[in-house]
Amino acid sequence: MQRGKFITFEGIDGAGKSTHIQFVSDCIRARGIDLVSSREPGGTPLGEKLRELVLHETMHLETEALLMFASRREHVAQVIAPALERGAWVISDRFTDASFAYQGGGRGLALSKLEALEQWVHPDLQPDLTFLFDVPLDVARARLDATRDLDKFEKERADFFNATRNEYLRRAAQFPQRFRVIDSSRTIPEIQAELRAIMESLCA
Ligand SMILES: Nc1ncnc2c1ncn2[C@@H]1O[C@H](COP(=O)(O)OP(=O)(O)OP(=O)(O)O)[C@@H](O)[C@H]1O
Ligand SMILES: Cc1cn([C@H]2C[C@H](O)[C@@H](COP(=O)(O)O)O2)c(=O)[nH]c1=O
Repeated sequence: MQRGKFITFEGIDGAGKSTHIQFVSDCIRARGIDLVSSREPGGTPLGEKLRELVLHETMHLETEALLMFASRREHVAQVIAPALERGAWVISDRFTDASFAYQGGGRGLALSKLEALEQWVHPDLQPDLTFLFDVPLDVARARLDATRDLDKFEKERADFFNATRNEYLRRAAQFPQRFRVIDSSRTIPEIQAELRAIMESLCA
């Protein structure tokens, strides 16, 4: 059995990644591929409980990082690894790049601590493809403000999000073989045309 592909979606809050997960999922399923779509923090019953805590409770920066990786450990063990092993593809709305961007870039946690957690929690697993939905902060904020009540992260200040975005872009430059940076300030149809082309080459 050929191992499935692992695809992650990243970007600052309001960048538009959730909007495009359905589109990419449809492209994959249309090819008859078994697909599991999940998210972080969350993706398992325990992970969803941790998500509630980490998105709404004030806590020490390192507690926040550890809870993100605790949720991830469960997600990898219960969902991601078994699906990939049976040949299914997995989409995750955020993965470890989000910890580097938010806890590392945004909050200033040493990247060496995040690297150690990554090595501990998933030493042999990396996404095959990471879509980074990149957008200026003012565009993302305007989209978010129009939609819902904001969680702990979404209420952060501009300098937090600028540092988060910069860390995402730094990682995209560090790992160009798996990252595709999508200019998410364009219209949804324009973005979908680019996503369709990328998926056609991946599914070929
Ligand atoms: N390219 C776009 N042009 C205009 N509006 C968009 C675009 N992409 C997304 N939106 C709208 O912006 C809002 C936020 O989009 P979405 O929920 O996909 O963002 P997100 O990155 O998943 O945010 P979060 O990480 O906070 O869940 C939604 O109302 C969506 O319809
Ligand atoms: C995985 C992960 C997530 N976060 C933050 C990023 C977002 O603000 C929230 C999740 O909300 P979404 O609407 O589902 O995108 O959590 C983080 O700070 N660190 C992480 O590792």
